Amino acid sequence: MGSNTNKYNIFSSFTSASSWFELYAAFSTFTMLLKAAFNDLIPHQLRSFVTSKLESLFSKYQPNNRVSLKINQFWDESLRSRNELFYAAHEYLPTKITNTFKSLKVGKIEDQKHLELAVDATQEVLDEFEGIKFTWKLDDGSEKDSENFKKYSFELTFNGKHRERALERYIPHVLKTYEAMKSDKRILKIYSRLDGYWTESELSHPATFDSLALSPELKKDIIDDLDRFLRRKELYKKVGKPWKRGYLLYGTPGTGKSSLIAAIANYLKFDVYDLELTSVDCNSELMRSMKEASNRSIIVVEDVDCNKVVKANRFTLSGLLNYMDGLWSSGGEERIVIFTTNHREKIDPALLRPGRMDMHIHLSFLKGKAFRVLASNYLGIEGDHPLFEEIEGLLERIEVSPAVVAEQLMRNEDLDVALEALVKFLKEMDKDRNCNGELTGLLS
Ligand SMILES: Nc1ncnc2c1ncn2[C@@H]1O[C@H](COP(=O)(O)OP(=O)(O)OP(=O)(O)O)[C@@H](O)[C@H]1O
Repeated sequence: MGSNTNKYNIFSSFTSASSWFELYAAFSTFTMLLKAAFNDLIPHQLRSFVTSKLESLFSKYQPNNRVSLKINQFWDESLRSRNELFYAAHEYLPTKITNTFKSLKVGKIEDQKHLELAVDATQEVLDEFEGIKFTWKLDDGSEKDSENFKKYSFELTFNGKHRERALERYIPHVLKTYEAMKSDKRILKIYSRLDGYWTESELSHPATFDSLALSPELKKDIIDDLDRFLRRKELYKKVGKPWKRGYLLYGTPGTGKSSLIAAIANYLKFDVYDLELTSVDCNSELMRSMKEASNRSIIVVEDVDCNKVVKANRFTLSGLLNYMDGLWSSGGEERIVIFTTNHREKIDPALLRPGRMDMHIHLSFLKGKAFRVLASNYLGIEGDHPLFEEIEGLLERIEVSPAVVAEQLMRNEDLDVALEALVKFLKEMDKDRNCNGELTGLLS
């Protein structure tokens, strides 16, 4: 009976350690012979084909399948609504570049000081977060959209069992890092429209609040307003208002409207979208361009008094503001909208109604102590100068823009010569003003 049992149970035939070794030796000899035969008899191409088929067959039965997420550049291709996660990955992944990379995109963009490094489509980028491995791959346009533009996307793959952590922890981490990188980075972007799309270049305007010749009170009001705006995310959310602030800048040419916009961008570290209304053909294009603008940005619409352009294109600036409110009502994203005009009296009254633009900022002629900022910017004078009193007295009487005074100060490198020339120039203006005044008196 015992021999019968042994006959049908092969495992019980090898009960001793030496028997196990015999079996192992026989099995390894067999596999070595099989491998040699496989290598000798089957040609190379056929071998790789068989191997890849076997791999894909077994990968199907792996207990933890890989999951892949597709991150397109635009969430809705037809509207070209920007997918913030794509842009976040675009900035985030170069920080994961290591010296083991075999293929990278490298370049130097005009006007930028540093070299650009970017992920190449042939190179996978591995990132480890909370012990989970994530693999990124760029698809740089194998597909085209209906207008024949390349469709860019990233593919993010990871083990399926980490799906929840990928969505709830990792992706928010990428987005947060991107936001932090944007606020840390010195190089801000300015976007202008070209052929219906935003094109970016470096915002190299050096203006800061320190270099702006404005009355100290106005400067403080603007900075306080910006700080308050940034602090109030929760309040905006609570009252159901989009987290957006609108400023109307008005003043004659050369009083510093563009400089103030640059100073705000540099202060907040926000990119600027310069919306030239003449470059927008229709309402839908205007809406699309608003959707493409990123979070933490300033949308600038200059010369809003040029109403003929706006009317010809069948949209109103008031309508644009309403649309922005609708578009950004739920996003909780910070946006500043700035309208500028040289002629406040000519703009659509609907824009001046309370609640439309949050703050109206008048940029005036150069007055009072604001001149000292220009003297410091252009001549490096930090303290007092014997000619300052006379210059400030003249500035109180005449109307001259900071741009004109700045231009005068740049004419001489020697500061005494420059200031004397400025006194002379301002006195001429004062004389002209008196003559004009007398003439008007005689005529009336
Ligand atoms: N308030 C100011 N403080 C410092 N610099 C100024 C100021 N205003 C003008 N400037 C100087 O004059 C130049 C032109 O000013 P800016 O372009 O900011 O004026 P603007 O009001 O936007 O003019 P425009 O209406 O013609 O566009 C600037 O490059 C800057 O050097």
